[in-house]
Amino acid sequence: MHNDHRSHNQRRSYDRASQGDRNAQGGARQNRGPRTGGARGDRDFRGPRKDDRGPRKGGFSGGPHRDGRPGADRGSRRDFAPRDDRPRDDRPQHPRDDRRYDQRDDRARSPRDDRSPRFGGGPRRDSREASHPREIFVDGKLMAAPDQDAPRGPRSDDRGPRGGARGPKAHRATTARELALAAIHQLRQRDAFAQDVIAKTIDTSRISREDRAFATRLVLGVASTRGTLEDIVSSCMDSPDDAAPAVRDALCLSAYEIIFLQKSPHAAVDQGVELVKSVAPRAGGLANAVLRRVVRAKESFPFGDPRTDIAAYARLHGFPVWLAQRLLAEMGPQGAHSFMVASNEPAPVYIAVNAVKASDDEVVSVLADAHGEPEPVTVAGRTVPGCYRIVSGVPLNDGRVRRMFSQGLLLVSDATSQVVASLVVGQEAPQSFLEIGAGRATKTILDQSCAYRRFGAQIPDYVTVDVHAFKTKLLQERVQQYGIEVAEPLIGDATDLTELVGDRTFDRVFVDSPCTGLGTLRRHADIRWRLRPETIEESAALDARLLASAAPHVAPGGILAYATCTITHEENADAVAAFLDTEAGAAFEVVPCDASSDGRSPFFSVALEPGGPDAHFLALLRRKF
Ligand SMILES: C[S@@+](CC[C@H](N)C(=O)[O-])C[C@H]1O[C@@H](n2cnc3c(N)ncnc32)[C@H](O)[C@@H]1O
Repeated sequence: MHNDHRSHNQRRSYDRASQGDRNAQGGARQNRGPRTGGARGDRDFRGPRKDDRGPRKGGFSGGPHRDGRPGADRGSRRDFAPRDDRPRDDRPQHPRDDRRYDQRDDRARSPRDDRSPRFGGGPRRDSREASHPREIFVDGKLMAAPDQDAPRGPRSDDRGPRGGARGPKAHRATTARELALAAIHQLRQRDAFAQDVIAKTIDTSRISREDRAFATRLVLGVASTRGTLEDIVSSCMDSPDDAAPAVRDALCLSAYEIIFLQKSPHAAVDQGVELVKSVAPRAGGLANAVLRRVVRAKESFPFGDPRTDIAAYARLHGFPVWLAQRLLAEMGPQGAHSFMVASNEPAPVYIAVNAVKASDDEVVSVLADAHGEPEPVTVAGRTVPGCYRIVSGVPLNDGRVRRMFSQGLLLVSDATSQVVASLVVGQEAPQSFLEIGAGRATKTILDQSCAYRRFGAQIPDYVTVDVHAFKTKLLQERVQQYGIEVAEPLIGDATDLTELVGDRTFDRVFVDSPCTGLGTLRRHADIRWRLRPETIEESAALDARLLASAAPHVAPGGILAYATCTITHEENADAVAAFLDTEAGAAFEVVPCDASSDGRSPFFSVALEPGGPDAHFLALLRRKF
């Protein structure tokens, strides 16, 4: 999509540029929420200026200012992060926990009056609210299986996007775009996870595989770059506050095609106008004017020199400025570039065969028959047993594949997670195992499947802990579905493990850290706009408490395993070093992970690169005495 323009002295330039950028924030619009229409949401939008003179100059952060300077840091805005409108103290304490699970699950448990004033929707719903009998887990999240979310009936109004093509259309937007718009609209309205919504609206549709892939790309792309798109679209409207949410979503989708997918301007504008008409039939002319300005804005995108201007660099990749800065500091220009490009690409789909219930041959043959094109997977130079990349996406429309999921023969799980599970289980059969932060049991299943594959039996005394009761309930349902043995599923705060397990010790204690999850940005498209710089420190502080609490429960000679799916040094190597420096940590020594990716570090870590699996980190520490 673009070249890495960074020169050797670019880091210094970025520092200067970002300082200038911070200064610039004092002036122009900043820290505003997205223009969702609010009370005016039932108007299509007031529309662009009468003329067609390109994006508005100044007055917004994403587009070119009058003097050509880039705008403010989208990352510091409130647009997406504070969808959680609870008072600060009521929010979940743990960042990754908050991001990936808690909001949704707390919602699922709460009365259905939990509304987001920002987005003004009705009661929130998630996939678990559906009454469908068959559900599958993807990366530990429950999703409706195909056929369960049949296309909805005709809409009763013209404001929300359609969920698919039904009946004669009053516009010519393609069905893939219509579906993508419906999904994007749901993301906004329900504050839902992109993958969950995609599973329900796109994966279950009857459009072609190519169209499904395109619609998915649009949804994840818009969710990932939303802050940047919102700025650009606003810059091209005279009264951005007046745009109805559905119109704004359609404009952002088209802006994504124009700016990030490099679609031909004519086709993108034409389809964008049709898309806007699909939700606001009278707004076609106005949409045409706005999108033509977006096309003109693209000529100067990213509104600054990305070699010297960190805001332009961040914008180029659709990242908040603070995060782009962090990535540069963390992994250098090449690594950050690779990470950002990979984060904007669709994630590969990997499955794990559950050895407790099925053989690889059995699963692979059904997937191959269903045209899933399963391929064995290599991570850090080693084949991952039971792990397959599904080149064409999981063929969920095939009844046999669905049955394999519902019977617990396989699960969707990132390849690096599978390697982590394999390393945590180790080469000598543990008799007792404590998993801290067991969540919805993905690692539990992977660990026990690995033990069964390696030792011919599951780990007998496998205890899980999670702070959330609803996750533990799901864990119990899921381990039953997958035939996994869990001796005790405990609910409680693992920063005080003695309260939960007394003075018991285990052969292996596994802390699956509730980290910031930056290594999984592709699958959790909107994380980057939700996280805050301070979240990283908060996460590292929690890790320190979890490790300190876990240490006395490792049997002498046993292993304390610490894993994250993030890339910050605070949460990874520094967290381990800080722990080893403590009194409890002094009893431990680092054991090199066999699959250490670079041959030098004793830790296992995989960087996020285009076409590869997610980024994970693992440290193995042996208790010496
Ligand atoms: C990375 S997720 C775990 C994913 C899970 N192991 C899996 O594979 O499905 C981290 C988990 O830690 C849990 N958690 C966060 N803080 C905790 C605490 N203080 N005590 C116990 N669990 C906690 C969260 O609820 C979340 O499920």
